[in-house]
Amino acid sequence: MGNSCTSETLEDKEERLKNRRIEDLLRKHKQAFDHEVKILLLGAGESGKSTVFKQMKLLQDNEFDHETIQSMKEIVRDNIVSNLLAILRSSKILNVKLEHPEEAEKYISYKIGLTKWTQETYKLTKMLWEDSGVKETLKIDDPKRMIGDSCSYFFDALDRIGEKDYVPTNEDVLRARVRTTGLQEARFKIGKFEFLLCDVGGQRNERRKWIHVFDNITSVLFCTSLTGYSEVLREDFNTIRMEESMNLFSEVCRSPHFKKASIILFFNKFDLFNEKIKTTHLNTFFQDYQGNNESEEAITYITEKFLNAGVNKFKKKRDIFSYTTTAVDTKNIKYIFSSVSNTIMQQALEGIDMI
Ligand SMILES: Nc1nc2c(ncn2[C@@H]2O[C@H](COP(=O)(O)OP(=O)(O)OP(=O)(O)O)[C@@H](O)[C@H]2O)c(=O)[nH]1
Ligand SMILES: [Mg+2]
Repeated sequence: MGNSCTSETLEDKEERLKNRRIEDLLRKHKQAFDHEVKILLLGAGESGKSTVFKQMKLLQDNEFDHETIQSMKEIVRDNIVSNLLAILRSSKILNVKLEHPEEAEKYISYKIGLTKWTQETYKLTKMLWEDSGVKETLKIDDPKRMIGDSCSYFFDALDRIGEKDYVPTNEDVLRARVRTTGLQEARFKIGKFEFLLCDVGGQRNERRKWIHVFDNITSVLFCTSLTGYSEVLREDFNTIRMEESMNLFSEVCRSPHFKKASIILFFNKFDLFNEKIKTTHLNTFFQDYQGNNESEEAITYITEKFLNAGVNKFKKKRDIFSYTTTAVDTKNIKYIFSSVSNTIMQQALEGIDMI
């Protein structure tokens, strides 16, 4: 009766057929495919690796463990203080007039990580967040201002977060920013497949540790932040984040360690990019971009740049599977990962000469 009696889309159908093909192959070659599927999350600092890692844990267990939630309480409040400090310092540099300059001076003396969250901290934070000068400063796009991606989200929830018996929600945990140092690992299952997911720190000084996790990698999941086109690195104000990410991606694709690994590329922070591109033109930072201030055209250009950078050591283009993602959105990551896991398995099977 044709397509009218089913709601299955063409993409769903392709995915289902791909799934079945992999299952048939796995059944047929059960013995041969006995090694662990190891996925390594790579990418520069703040590209979203740990957020993807947290999502996978959440999707596996349906909730974060008590210890994680408790530890996030202080981290979320610390994120709020450090974001407001960054805005206040920026307003000074940009000469933006504040309604509460004395309170701002007091706030600037706060030490991130050492400031105990009291009723006074909450009141001062709220007063300054509502200051028209703070709002004006936020509107000015300054590549050197280190304001976290979750700044507006946390400030919008300030009353809830300020309460004495505040307990972080799942979304708060996903939005909290903690720089990764060292390595975190988690095992999880998608359908019939078992995966080991490894998360490492992406800032320059952390990358020296990457070599320790390079053995037997089935797949590299490389995260890059779409909003990085107009931001400089925290560790080097002279380098644009997207340029750094592209160079890093090129190194990863050329590395002999990942010769056999499949390469998955996440163009992350799509939600923020979609907003940013309307006011901050890509052409200001990438002068060869001739397109409009519009996300689809801009992403096509960025994708092309990354795919061109993704060559092996013989300068031959590698097969790269790219996705546009919003890592803080659980539904989005769940959807994307079911497709990613199939791609990874298919590539792994091809790698052991089965397809
Ligand atoms: N709005 C939004 N925020 C995101 C997205 N992905 C990540 N973030 C936020 O960006 C910040 C940095 O993300 P992380 O996952 O810690 O980045 P990372 O790559 O692990 O960084 P390092 O550990 O320093 O290498 C966190 O506050 C996340 O909540 C996204 O798609 N959208
Ligand atoms: Mg991290």
